Amino acid sequence: MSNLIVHGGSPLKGRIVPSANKNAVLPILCATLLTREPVRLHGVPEITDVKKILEVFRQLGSSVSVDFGTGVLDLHHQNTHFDPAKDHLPEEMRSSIMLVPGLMARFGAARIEDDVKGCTLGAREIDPHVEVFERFGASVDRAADGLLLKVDGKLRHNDHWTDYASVTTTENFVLCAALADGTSTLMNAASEPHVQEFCQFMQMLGAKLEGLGTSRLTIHGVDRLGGGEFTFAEDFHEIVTFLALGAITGGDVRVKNSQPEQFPLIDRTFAKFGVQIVHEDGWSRSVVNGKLKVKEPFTRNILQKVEAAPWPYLPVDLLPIFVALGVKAEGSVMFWNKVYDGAMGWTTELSKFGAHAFLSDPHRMVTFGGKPLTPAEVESPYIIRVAIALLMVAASIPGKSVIHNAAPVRRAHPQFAENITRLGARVEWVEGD
Ligand SMILES: CC(=O)N[C@H]1[C@@H](OP(=O)(O)OP(=O)(O)OC[C@H]2O[C@@H](n3ccc(=O)[nH]c3=O)[C@H](O)[C@@H]2O)O[C@H](CO)[C@@H](O)[C@@H]1O
Ligand SMILES: C=C(OP(=O)(O)O)C(=O)O
Repeated sequence: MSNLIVHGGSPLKGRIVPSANKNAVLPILCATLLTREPVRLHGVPEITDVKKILEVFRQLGSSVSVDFGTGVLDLHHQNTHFDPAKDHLPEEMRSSIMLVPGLMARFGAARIEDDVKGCTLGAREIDPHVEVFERFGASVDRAADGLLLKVDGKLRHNDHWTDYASVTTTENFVLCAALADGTSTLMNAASEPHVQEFCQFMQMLGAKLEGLGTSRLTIHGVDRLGGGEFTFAEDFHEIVTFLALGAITGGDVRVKNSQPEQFPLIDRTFAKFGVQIVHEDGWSRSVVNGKLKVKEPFTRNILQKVEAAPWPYLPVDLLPIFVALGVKAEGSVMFWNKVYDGAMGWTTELSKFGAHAFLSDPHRMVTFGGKPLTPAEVESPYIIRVAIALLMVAASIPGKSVIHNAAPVRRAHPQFAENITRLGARVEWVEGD
């Protein structure tokens, strides 16, 4: 088990350049399977999920050359082979399911492993994915350790309207449609910044895609996709994490941010905790005047609230970061995760720090912030951003805390401990129980 030891109480200060967004990098890596031309990617982060996908590519005979020091990755799926009976896909990561379209388009077969659930946030449905694959002409059979998919000839174009705006289902629809035999449309498409970045990459490969960033995507299938070069944008999750770490430790952190136009709602959410975000010359910083304090609503009989849902709402993956601010800031806040039914069950861990957080129902938590906090040993669930949130709270409390089972951090945030150490944090990884 990987544990993070945190000696908290030091204000984090300095400048930092965030990495690429895992949730943009992974669908893009999966998309490269659709082309036989070379692809060069810049800014590829050294994270567990990326390494797992690259390992699969190597096993399938693709050419993979990566230098995590420079962030340059060269991929060439020329001599790639796939046997659904022998070749397994990565587990414990959601994006494994986005390897399916490339494999189906190329080999007429693919598999979905039993565990493609990723973070333990509640139900992570696969039915919307299966439905998409079936609409494109796949037959789906249950095997002992997963699902087997088969398709004869080209994928069949279709029009689809999903039950809800799912990030990876939208990406899978686009991946299937890119090489399908006609024009496909998707209604209720997700439009998160990482979905948009993925769609830009698809356009770079030569996909004919319209409606980028909207809830209606139209894709005209083409016979083949090309190669090319692509540079990843900065990850908004990392930007928010570093800004929040600056604010919660009473420091002064400046984060490179080339897309502040994505931030108005995020900035307003920070302001609810007394944190002002300033965007200047391609950098963002968090400013706290005095103490963290919850902004009281004018409406009677309600609490200040933070609601997370599919974009353009506040992204659910940012919610734990704001919960950490909620237990520090004086006042009460209700957090509402409109997407997941199992993402809030870590109030027990917060209480080990002396924090007061109440789980109202599977979707809602209330923090009563500003209580005196003491260092603690806590256990992170298998949820990347919760491990980060527990670390944030620990970093704000003088003394030694331990975050057990913090390895999920490595799924999304490269060199995280090293990066925040450079900002003045005292934190180290220890392997143990
Ligand atoms: C690899 C990747 O990109 N993972 C992200 C992706 O996962 P992923 O694509 O798996 O998430 P989905 O958008 O499909 O949503 C996950 C679950 O939430 C529920 N649901 C979702 C939307 C909705 O409007 N109503 C609803 O009920 C469904 O049960 C669904 O199974 O998007 C999630 C939501 O932003 C993020 O937490 C994950 O980090
Ligand atoms: C929940 C996340 O990832 P995954 O969907 O891969 O579990 C995340 O990136 O926060």
